[in-house]
Amino acid sequence: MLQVQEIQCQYQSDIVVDKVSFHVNDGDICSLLGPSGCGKTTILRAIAGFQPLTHGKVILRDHCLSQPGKLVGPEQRNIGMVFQDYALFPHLSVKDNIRFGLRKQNEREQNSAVKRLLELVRLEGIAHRYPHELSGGQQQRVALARALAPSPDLLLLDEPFSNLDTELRKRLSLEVRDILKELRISAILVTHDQQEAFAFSDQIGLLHGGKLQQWDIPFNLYHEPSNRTVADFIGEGCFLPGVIGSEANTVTTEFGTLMGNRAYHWPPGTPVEILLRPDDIVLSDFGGITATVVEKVFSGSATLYTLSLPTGSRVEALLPSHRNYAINETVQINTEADHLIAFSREELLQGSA
Ligand SMILES: Nc1ncnc2c1ncn2[C@@H]1O[C@H](COP(=O)(O)OP(=O)(O)OP(=O)(O)O)[C@@H](O)[C@H]1O
Repeated sequence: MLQVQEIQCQYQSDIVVDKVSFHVNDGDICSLLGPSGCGKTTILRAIAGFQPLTHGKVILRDHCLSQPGKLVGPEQRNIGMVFQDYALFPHLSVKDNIRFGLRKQNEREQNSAVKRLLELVRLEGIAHRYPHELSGGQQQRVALARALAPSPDLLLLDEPFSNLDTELRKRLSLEVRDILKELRISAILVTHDQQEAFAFSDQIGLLHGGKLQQWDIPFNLYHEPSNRTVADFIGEGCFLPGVIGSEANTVTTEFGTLMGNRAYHWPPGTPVEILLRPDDIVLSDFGGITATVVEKVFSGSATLYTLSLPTGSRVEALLPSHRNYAINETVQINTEADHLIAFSREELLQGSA
């Protein structure tokens, strides 16, 4: 439905989006995720038609909307936008803000669409209120209804939940996802919050320094990061040194020889580092190694421990919080990692350069 082909965007001579490609299918909900300044909003603006391209193309339903020298105007794209600051008209009621998105239809059509949209975003009871009489969550629902009113092909959401408190943010993002799925409207969300991206999206694009590092389903981004940058940005975890074992799917580490679910392409003896997520470390009654608690962060049902191994390497472990280990206490641990991701030391050095 949407094809973003090798797009490049520049501010003066600075390339801030560098040959980024991805596509969005009908009904897919996607996120662009990455640290501040990595180019997320610029990509969204390029898709919306506010940002010209210096290379590549944006194609929506087989129509080229942008390429160098060509920029179809934002109002001609049938793409909706929802912003962080809601951008509601303060002098218009909820009903009239939504009606604004329908101004090309006759009055009868407008009335029935407004009624349907008010029901959809659950604001029927407060249709006559003005934006200053609404909570942040309600204002964002009005903004969503207004953007959905003209039945866009695609909805772009630029950090729409970031002004809301954590609980409301979680709830509203799931509500919005349900609404989009019900209407089968494709959407792209820009966020720097990975939990939000995980919960909201079918596909996520991770950006860093203007380059797309990986476009994938949330599970793969976490368990199968394609490079060190992705592994560092997504989730928690530590890198543990090891060497490729005599079998191509094994890595020998301080925990002994671990078996991965793939054959590694390096020869036996190659020094590598493996990514261990906190949920890859488990308590062990028999075997395993003795580790010392050096840090702990309580988060309710679980506690994230930083543990020091006998060689001085560190791993993180997410353990149920009913067992409360003290700093300097020792615990017996082992690994249970199905997705054993290894990076060669060379890749690691490149990633940290
Ligand atoms: N109008 C502008 N003129 C010059 N540089 C800009 C302009 N807008 C953005 N930039 C730069 O382009 C880069 C990408 O910005 P962009 O807003 O796309 O990042 P982002 O990933 O959305 O960041 P954030 O999460 O902080 O909003 C940044 O280095 C930013 O400073």
